[in-house]
Amino acid sequence: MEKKTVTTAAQKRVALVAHDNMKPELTTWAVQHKEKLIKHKLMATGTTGNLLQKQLGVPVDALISGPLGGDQQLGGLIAEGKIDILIFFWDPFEPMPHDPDIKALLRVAAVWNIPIACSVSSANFLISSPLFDAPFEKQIPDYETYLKARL
Ligand SMILES: O=C(CO)COP(=O)(O)O
Repeated sequence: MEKKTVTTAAQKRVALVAHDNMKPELTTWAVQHKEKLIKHKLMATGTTGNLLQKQLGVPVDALISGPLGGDQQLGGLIAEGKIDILIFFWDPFEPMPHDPDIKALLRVAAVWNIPIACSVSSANFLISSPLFDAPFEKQIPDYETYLKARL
């Protein structure tokens, strides 16, 4: 796959998602890092987003709830280049009815080279990186070249 370099802006579009058993961990983490997080654009799957909005007292763009299509919405936004960071505390102990959607979200995030954190410690690494608040360059698939080669 041909790649191209793009610059992610200093202000990030951060997607936050947590499965039900992980919601307390995510909301606690988000409250701890509120000052840093609120400088960025926050979005989330439906229930996570509404909980975070309540806890943080700032607007969080809440999509549809995950099992009803929210993971797929996030995946679509990532493919369109509209999400810069994914914080996704998925539950390693519970099978989910929408497991294919979860896998698809994580896959598409890898395809588009989005920084992903799936636990408190990895989220701490991400948020303490100087790149969290600064522009950074990354390689993504070069879709124009990909398409040209196939036509
Ligand atoms: O199920 C989810 C992610 O897979 C999260 O959805 P909610 O934020 O609506 O609970």
